[in-house]
Amino acid sequence: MSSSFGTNLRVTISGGSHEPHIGVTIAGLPAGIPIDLDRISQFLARRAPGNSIFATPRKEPDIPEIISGLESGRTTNQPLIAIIRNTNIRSQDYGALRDVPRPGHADYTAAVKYGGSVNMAGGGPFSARLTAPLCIAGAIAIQLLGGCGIHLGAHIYSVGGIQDRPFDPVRVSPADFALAQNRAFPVLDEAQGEAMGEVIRAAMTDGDSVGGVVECCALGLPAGLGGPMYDGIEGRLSQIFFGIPAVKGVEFGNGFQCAALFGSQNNDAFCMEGQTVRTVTNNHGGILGGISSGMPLICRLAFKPTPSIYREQSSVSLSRGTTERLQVAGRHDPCVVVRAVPIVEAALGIGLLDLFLGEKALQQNIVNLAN
Ligand SMILES: Cc1cc2nc3c(=O)[nH]c(=O)nc-3n(C[C@H](O)[C@H](O)[C@H](O)COP(=O)(O)O)c2cc1C
Ligand SMILES: C=C(O[C@@H]1CC(C(=O)O)=C[C@@H](OP(=O)(O)O)[C@H]1O)C(=O)O
Repeated sequence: MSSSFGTNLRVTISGGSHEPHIGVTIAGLPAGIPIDLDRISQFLARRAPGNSIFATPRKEPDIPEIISGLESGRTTNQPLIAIIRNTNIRSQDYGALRDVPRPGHADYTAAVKYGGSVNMAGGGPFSARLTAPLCIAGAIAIQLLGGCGIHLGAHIYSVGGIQDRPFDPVRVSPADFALAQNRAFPVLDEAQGEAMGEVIRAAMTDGDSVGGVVECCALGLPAGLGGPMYDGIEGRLSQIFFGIPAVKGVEFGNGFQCAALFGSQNNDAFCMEGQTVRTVTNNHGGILGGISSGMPLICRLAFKPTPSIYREQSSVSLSRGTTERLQVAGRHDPCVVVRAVPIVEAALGIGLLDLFLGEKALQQNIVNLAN
């Protein structure tokens, strides 16, 4: 089971939701870079469970402990290792699921692949709990990128078909990011957020869950990052995005909508803005041929409805080979996109820093942060 990704910045996630702790090892950070620990904690708080009626009631303080790779607030040459202790475990909720798997979760496929050799309580290594250490790495990556003039943000784009105001693909600004980041329900249009909240409430009342889409954006990327084929930004980022539990679709720019357009509608005309080449529209989402164009990078991630729902469902007993009725217990998010917004920002930040560190001409920008 591999839980490592990245080329120049190698990130490894460890632990499980019902084990003593979860953690992250980040290799490849240049030495001497100052890291703001308060900003890591603030970032983790945006993802933490148990903080709203729209979140799983499992309360966790999610305090990061950096145990290696940081001295006097600056990175060393060793990998940075951090852990978060799990303090609120209720494994009894999961006992019956070993034999009768939840539809939509990983219980069945994990049983086929690993038998009893993985602790699946709480979803084990498949749990969204492992996005907490991902957010530690993301918060660090976002700090480094910010020092190089690259800013990113995300918001809930839709829930159950109710849409937020999208980012303007040409004129999106860091102020839009701040707007969503400062709200407990991270949308740009509060009225649409209220309507989304009603949809989630209704699903909860029905013992159900609901899916949604998160939109994210990066600003300030220089043109020329990435490469063709397997070095392409879309592929590199998608690998990280699909590592987020419940992500079932990723689109860049106008995404699937481009398939309904003519070339004359879809092509983004080039123009000059002072000395800089830009495009008038941004259907390409800031990526052409896998390489950044210098326009805002825009992408959207579709999250399925939370698989653990409180309505009775049909399943099977893996030991008896019989059809069974299943009543899921435990503490679950009614709609995962509400907490997924910082997770998507983290994944985007790590992916972009990994790409950035691979460009010889740009590496020096990061190294300069040590001074
Ligand atoms: C922020 C977040 C919170 C989640 N919370 C839950 C949860 O409370 N209960 C649950 O069954 N699934 C939850 N999930 C989704 C499952 O972890 C995921 O569906 C499962 O691991 C199967 O993986 P897959 O959906 O990618 O196939 C959550 C996902 C995210 C991103
Ligand atoms: C704890 C978190 O979310 C968990 C994600 C999750 C899942 O199946 O993904 C299932 C639930 O786990 P438990 O039954 O242990 O409460 C959620 O609470 C977290 O994100 O930190």
